[in-house]
Amino acid sequence: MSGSRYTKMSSQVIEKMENELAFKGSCQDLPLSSSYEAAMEALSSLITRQKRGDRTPVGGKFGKLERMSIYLRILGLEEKISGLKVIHVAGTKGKGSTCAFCEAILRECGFRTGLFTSPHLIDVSERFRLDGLDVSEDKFLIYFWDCWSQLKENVSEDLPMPPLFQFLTILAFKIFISEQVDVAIIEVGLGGKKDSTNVIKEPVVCGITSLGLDHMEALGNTLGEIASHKAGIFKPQIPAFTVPQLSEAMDVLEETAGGLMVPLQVAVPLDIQRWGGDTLSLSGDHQLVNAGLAVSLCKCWLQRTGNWEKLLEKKQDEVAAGLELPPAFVRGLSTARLSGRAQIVHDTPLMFNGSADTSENSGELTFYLDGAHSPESMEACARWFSGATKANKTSTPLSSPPSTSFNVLNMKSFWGNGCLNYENDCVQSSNKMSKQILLFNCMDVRDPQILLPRLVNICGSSGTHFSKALFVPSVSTYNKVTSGTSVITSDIPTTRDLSWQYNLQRIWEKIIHGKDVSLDKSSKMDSVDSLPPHELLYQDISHCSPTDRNFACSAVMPSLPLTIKWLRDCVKENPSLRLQVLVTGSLHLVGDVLKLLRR
Ligand SMILES: Nc1ncnc2c1ncn2[C@@H]1O[C@H](COP(=O)(O)OP(=O)(O)OP(=O)(O)O)[C@@H](O)[C@H]1O
Repeated sequence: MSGSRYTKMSSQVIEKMENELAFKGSCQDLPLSSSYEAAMEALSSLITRQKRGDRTPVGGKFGKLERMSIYLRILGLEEKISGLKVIHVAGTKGKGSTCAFCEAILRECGFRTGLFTSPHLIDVSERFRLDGLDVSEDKFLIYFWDCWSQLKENVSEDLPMPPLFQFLTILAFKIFISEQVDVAIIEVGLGGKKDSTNVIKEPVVCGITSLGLDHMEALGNTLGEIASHKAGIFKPQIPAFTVPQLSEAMDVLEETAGGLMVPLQVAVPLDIQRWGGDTLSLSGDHQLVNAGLAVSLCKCWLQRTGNWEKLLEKKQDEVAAGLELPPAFVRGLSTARLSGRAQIVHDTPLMFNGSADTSENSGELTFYLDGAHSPESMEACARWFSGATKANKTSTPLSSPPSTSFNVLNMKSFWGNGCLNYENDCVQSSNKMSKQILLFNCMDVRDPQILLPRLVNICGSSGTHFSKALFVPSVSTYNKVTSGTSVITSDIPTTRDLSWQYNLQRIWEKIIHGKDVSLDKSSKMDSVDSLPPHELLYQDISHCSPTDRNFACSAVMPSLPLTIKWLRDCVKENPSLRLQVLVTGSLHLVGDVLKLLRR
């Protein structure tokens, strides 16, 4: 097998290089207005914000999927989509991770992969991956303006330009078709039945990840209703896989599958003792569930496309008997990446010459980033953070980036028997005092009264207590698509409304103290000058109890750049301090922090 595979790959590589060159040539002809910033402006104009509960169609007389078909027809893509060999994934939690695992596995199997995920954290190009890499700016611009101008020429009152997500979905199809990917892995945006991606008529296989209560304003108030939306991606007789679900959800999935003669199977979570690799590249117990689903989806995809047999050449008997995963699967599961999900970034202070200061002159600052924003994911995030801070070991500094844009720490697994030894090693190897800090924001459509207690309880039950919770507004806004290179300034608009952050703070203090508390001055921000003093972090406030009365375990921070600076100053001032900062509640916040940490 390997001989033919490598011949195939090397000719693919040459072809790819030729294509890249052809692209560079054609991009020189682009008008100035076709710059990346102009594309971001154009995308921003597609953002439609509907009031909560407003179900009126966004525009035009056609239904959403009907419009999607019309747009695709205009672009000459409607027929071609049926040529894509799609893995279509819906679910409440774990879609992005499952898709990332699938992509890495099938790429390791030697296929040209296309991956469409949402949302993006820093730059919109993250949503479109070709062969594991974000689409290049050149390619993005070519395909973007091609779709944009053709659609613009054809819009009318009855057929307005598509809203943002619909346009991005169309663009994904355009890119994957033009780039002739072998497999297109497509993550549903919201729900399933009515999602823009559901124009896919005949995927190779469908997946439904863990179901929970999220986006209820659009999908309904019960797990059953939500499951019904997600099962809307099932297609007659096309195999589907899901993960273990609560019976209320599973019953609906089974019923829908039955009606469409869909063979629906439950994928077993990956057995960490037996999977044949060292660590999964995406951390957290919940990733075992996502990885198990990805394995089933990829195996099914390989079988249905006539490629499974070729993989069995090595270790044939064990793999065939289901005792072992093919080596390419193990490699994929060990290397898949997805920013902002259980990601650890070690922030190394810079010296005057700009190089990383790895001496003992400064304390340690490590960011633990996870964009959890639903109750279930907050629990998963809390479990991961508690385990990861205990297993904390030196990670690679962000100032010396590896081949990918971000620095994902390949942590030793904190599951299984290796865990204790690893923890002990760490404790002995460091004489720094560890403090856990929470950096939190969430959208006002989320319920912090549900999210924050889950975080505190799960962390607390494993002995992790936050010394301080910082509530901060996100920088990015929902009415603008910005490029990854756009600059985040530290300026604070004088008009910034921090009432949501004060609300979060009040809820936090109530959870910690068990009752309403009146907050003292150090936790109120009247201006930048009233940033809390650094010493607040050194005080032992990790066990705030009801008897601590007015002792604020939290602060509202006026801006994110200032918060990062404040944290950096804290560790600079105190070399014996190790700050472990959990950033969560919003993927926007996580993206903003990642952007700021790149310096
Ligand atoms: N199987 C799971 N069960 C519970 N929580 C999970 C699971 N998988 C991921 N999570 C949590 O959800 C967050 C988002 O993960 P991921 O991007 O894989 O899911 P998603 O379905 O694409 O979510 P989103 O819709 O928020 O983008 C993770 O950071 C983690 O906190």
